[in-house]
Amino acid sequence: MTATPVTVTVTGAAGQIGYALLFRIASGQMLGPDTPVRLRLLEIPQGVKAAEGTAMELDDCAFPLLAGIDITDDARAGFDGTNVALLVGARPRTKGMERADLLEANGGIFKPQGEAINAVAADDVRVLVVGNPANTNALITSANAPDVPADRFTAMTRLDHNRALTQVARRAGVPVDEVRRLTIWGNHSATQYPDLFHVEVGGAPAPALVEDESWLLDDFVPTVATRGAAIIEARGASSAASAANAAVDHVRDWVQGTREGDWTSAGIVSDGSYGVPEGLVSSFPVTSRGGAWEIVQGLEIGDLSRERIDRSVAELVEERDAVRELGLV
Ligand SMILES: NC(=O)c1ccc[n+]([C@@H]2O[C@H](COP(=O)([O-])OP(=O)(O)OC[C@H]3O[C@@H](n4cnc5c(N)ncnc54)[C@H](O)[C@@H]3O)[C@@H](O)[C@H]2O)c1
Ligand SMILES: O=C(O)C[C@H](O)C(=O)O
Repeated sequence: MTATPVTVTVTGAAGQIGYALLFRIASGQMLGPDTPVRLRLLEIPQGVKAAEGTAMELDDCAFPLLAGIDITDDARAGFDGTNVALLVGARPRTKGMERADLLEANGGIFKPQGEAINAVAADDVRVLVVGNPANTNALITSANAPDVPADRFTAMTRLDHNRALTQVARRAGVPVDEVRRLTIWGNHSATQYPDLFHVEVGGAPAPALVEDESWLLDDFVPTVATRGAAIIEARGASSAASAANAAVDHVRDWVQGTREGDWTSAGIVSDGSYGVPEGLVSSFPVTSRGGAWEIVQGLEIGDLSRERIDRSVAELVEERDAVRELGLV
């Protein structure tokens, strides 16, 4: 066991995802069985009492890896020395709210959090933005933390990736573990493009998945892209346990590496690959080695995929332009 615990900050710690996430982190499922963790729970003042309740429950689990818990409503205290920051707390869209209002309201959260990360986080800080609109919130956070390398800021599309894996496994009639090389491109929104053109099933290419265009375009893509709304409709609340699970998967793979012969999907700052404008936070096929994401290069992108990727990227450009106009980036 390493002597120094890793400090993990979770914002929105008293929310639904926070409740599903903190216990997984404290049990070692995110950073591994040999890494002690110190948790920082960052909430707004109204959320602090509930976060204290969650902390009591964490204490009551007697997790051997849990080295301590701090609760705060102050961003600087919350990110002080943090190594991994999970930005979950966000302003949800409410009735009658336009997208620009939503971006502005979230700018009020992610701009100061970016500034605080810039000022006080550890040199090796890695940030995952879960709170929606996740890609553009990650862009705002990164833009307001100019001293932290941009490749440390990511947005979560792992839930979309996992959703797509299950749909493909069902279709192919195989265990989910046999599905590899699937990609989510673009925005974590209904415009995202889950791409099956490079998928392998049981170690072999699976052309049958894309040959049935009506299944692909009328069933698979919309099922994955609108799954969040379907969960809200069924549960009366947005996905929480599956979102927490995806956050654990994302950080685990980032820190510990992706498996050989496979890749995953993550929203990362574009270097211009695949025609995605540099600087946008877009989902790509990625591998991780040595604690850094790398975009999988050289994939052939056909006309159908090109059109779908461009559509989602155009939405990201619109969001970026809107937050630029608001002076948030
Ligand atoms: N990227 C994804 O795949 C994905 C999936 C599911 C949900 N989400 C998003 O995750 C976010 C959280 O979802 P939830 O179900 O936990 O919501 P929730 O409303 O249950 O919890 C959000 C928590 O954030 C807190 N909060 C608000 N502003 C804050 C701030 N400035 N600092 C710290 N905490 C703050 C609130 O007090 C609340 O406790 C939402 O934006 C949701 O849309 C993203
Ligand atoms: O919270 C939402 O709007 C949905 C969420 O992003 C999801 O994909 O489940």
